[in-house]
Amino acid sequence: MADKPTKGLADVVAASTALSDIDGQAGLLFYRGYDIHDLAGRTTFEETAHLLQRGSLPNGEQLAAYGAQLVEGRKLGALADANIPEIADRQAPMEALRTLVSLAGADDPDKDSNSPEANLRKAARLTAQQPVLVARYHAARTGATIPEPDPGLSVAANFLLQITGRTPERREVEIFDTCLVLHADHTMNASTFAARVCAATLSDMHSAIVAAIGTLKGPLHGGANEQVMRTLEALDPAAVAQSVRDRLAAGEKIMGFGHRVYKTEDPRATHLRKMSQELADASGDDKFYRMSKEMEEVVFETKGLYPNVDFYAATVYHYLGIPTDLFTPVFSVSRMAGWTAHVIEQHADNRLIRPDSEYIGERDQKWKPLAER
Ligand SMILES: CC(=O)SCCNC(=O)CCNC(=O)[C@H](O)C(C)(C)COP(=O)(O)OP(=O)(O)OC[C@H]1O[C@@H](n2cnc3c(N)ncnc32)[C@H](O)[C@@H]1OP(=O)(O)O
Ligand SMILES: O=C([O-])CC(=O)C(=O)O
Repeated sequence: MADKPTKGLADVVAASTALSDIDGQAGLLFYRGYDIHDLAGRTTFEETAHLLQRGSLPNGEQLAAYGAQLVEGRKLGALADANIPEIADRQAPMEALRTLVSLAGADDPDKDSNSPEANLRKAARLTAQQPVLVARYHAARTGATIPEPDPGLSVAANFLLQITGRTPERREVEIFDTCLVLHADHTMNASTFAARVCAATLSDMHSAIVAAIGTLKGPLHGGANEQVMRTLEALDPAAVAQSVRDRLAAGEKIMGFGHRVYKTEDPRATHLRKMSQELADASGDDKFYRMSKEMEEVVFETKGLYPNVDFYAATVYHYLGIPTDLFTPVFSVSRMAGWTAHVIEQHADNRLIRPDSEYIGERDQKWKPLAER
């Protein structure tokens, strides 16, 4: 007889990892032992992806070699490239990304190998290609002509260039790069767990990433950042507090608040709040930042809940000129660093992930032929 399940696997330790660690009581997050507060604003997304996928913060030579691999990896394969227009016509952004990454798997020169070397190459290609896929998808649906990826630009700068069509300001690039670093990995979150379950059957890297993208999409996980912006846009700025109280009283969840692990401030939200305020001030229209602050106060007073990573990410992306329905794809661009590292880690010390279940259905049913049912 199986034990009672823990609903939602809360507090169940499902894997060992050397990639990231959280102290939910103290509000701390570490990537391979580095405090997120030391990395944010000081380490680039490329360095962070190297840290996660390859085990160390790179020296200059290693960073140049990894950077060259990313620049090379931005080139799309023929199948993904050819299908972007039709997918852009028929699928919403996260669905499209799931399909396009699957097609990129068919294009990948290492598609038939799960070797550690092939996985490292695939991880770099996926990290490099995904932002280009998002930008090309957006261009296809809007009819815009976008600049080719610029080999001299970082992942963050290139993405902003391709999405907005203008050369981003230095500070905008720094802020977006910090967002990518902040979202890069987060222990056994739902999408990472999905990736590891898939990888543990000895399936391939692209299959695991497709599972992760489908899991990130939901509004209880990465999809919350888009919902935060939709909530801000729907609220009357003069009645934020009352509307939020009414929604909470009606039992509604307010997207961007609460967390399974953090019982205090999410350390990533501390940085995102500051960057949201900075961009709001610079934009000359701080309406959405002020509304966010008011929501934060009311949700805390009423429910004792803190904002999670998705809450202030929404206004940061908004002020950077990123379309609202691309917020979750942006999360995916960043989390690719962590997902791919988890697949590599899972394959390096694998055992099939297959938990038990508690049976709650009928027993002792008596079979009858069709005519008697
Ligand atoms: C990148 C990320 O994935 S961060 C999370 C992004 N998701 C969101 O922002 C969606 C909104 N938040 C939530 O739904 C939840 O807080 C989750 C999914 C993040 C965590 O879920 P769980 O750990 O399963 O907590 P659960 O949903 O059971 O909530 C516990 C209690 O707090 C309440 N609660 C939790 N989050 C919220 C919220 N955002 N708004 C209102 N109430 C909330 C629940 O209603 C529940 O109350 P009850 O005990 O009276 O029924
Ligand atoms: O850890 C979680 O459950 C969700 C989260 O914050 C993340 O994936 O960044």
